[in-house]
Amino acid sequence: MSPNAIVSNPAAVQAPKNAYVTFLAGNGDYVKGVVGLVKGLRKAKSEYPLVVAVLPDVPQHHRQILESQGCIVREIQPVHPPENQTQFAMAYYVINYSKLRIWEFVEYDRMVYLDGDIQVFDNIDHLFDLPTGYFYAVMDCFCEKTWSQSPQYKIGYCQQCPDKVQWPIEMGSPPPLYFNAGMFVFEPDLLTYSSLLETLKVTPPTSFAEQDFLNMFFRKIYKPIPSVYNLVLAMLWRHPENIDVDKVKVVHYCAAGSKPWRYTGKEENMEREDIKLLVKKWRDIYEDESLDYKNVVKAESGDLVPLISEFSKDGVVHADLHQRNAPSAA
Ligand SMILES: O=c1ccn([C@@H]2O[C@H](COP(=O)(O)OP(=O)(O)O)[C@@H](O)[C@H]2O)c(=O)[nH]1
Ligand SMILES: OC[C@H]1O[C@H](O[C@@H]2[C@@H](O)[C@H](O)[C@@H](O)[C@H](O)[C@@H]2O)[C@H](O)[C@@H](O)[C@H]1O
Ligand SMILES: [Mn+2]
Repeated sequence: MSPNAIVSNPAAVQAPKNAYVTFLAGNGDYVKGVVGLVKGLRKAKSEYPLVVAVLPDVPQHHRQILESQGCIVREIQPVHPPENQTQFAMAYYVINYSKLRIWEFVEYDRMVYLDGDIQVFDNIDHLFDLPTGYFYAVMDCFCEKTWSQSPQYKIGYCQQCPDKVQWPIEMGSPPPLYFNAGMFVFEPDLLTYSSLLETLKVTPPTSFAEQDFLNMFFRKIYKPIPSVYNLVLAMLWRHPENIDVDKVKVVHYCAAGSKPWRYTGKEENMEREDIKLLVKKWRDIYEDESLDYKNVVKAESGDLVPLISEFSKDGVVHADLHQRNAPSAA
């Protein structure tokens, strides 16, 4: 719609502004996950950008790599749960409370959040057309030992197969449907954002940190969407009857040892053929230079030079800035 159409017809409604968003912390190798993700979205011909919410500890060089791959890099400040109570959450997950900052990105009407260890193999832009006013995400599984402290795990109950082990009457009503917070469809909003942060101040952390918190906060408007939009890998060996791998659009490499950029195949379940195939699918995209947005980065001199990023043994991106026939400034 041409801009003057809006002037001449004030009632004209602007198309909603949509974007994918992910979260990056630290100076480690998750930046590879985000590079893989943006290239996967490009291969799936998504029409929306990928915003990367970076904590201050993400180094400039990693931000440059992401920008050279067409990402929109936004710095956020960390979010800490109530002081001196973080021992209740698994230490590894406390960092994830900072994901809550993305509700502040109100320049967008709708966003799809994706963890950096997720890959999108088919176009999912249609998720932006889901009815507004709800929180959409895929149901999680309680069967991995990461859940061993939970009442569900202790009695062998999982929402993926609620009839297998019935929730005992003496334990009250079964837990409400619970989503995996590695992928969700949401609407950035400042009132929601301030309510999230205010509620967090009085909410003691629990095992799965921000995932538990988001499930509690959005429990009234949570709507499950099919697992094809977030295949939590453990489903392959825990609930294969619920999965049709050929129909899967989004894969979440959250099982221990499954991060494709540092996969060794040594951990439990990692020697499975379906896991090896999914890791290869991720790597094929990551290494496909035809999917690079601009394979150039700014060298210290300020010139744009080709970026040659390669898998390295130590699991960190080595961007060797070769002065090969440097392209004209892009
Ligand atoms: O050192 C880290 C740990 C986590 N993350 C981000 O936080 C998300 C959630 O962590 P993770 O995916 O490891 O949790 P899981 O889904 O495996 O439980 C990651 O996908 C990244 O986007 C990160 O950038 N650096
Ligand atoms: O901070 C809590 C995290 O909780 C979730 O990961 C879990 C969950 O999937 C469990 O069901 C698995 O057993 C476990 O391996 C995995 O780490 C989200 O993927 C992640 O983004 C983040 O919110
Ligand atoms: Mn994840």
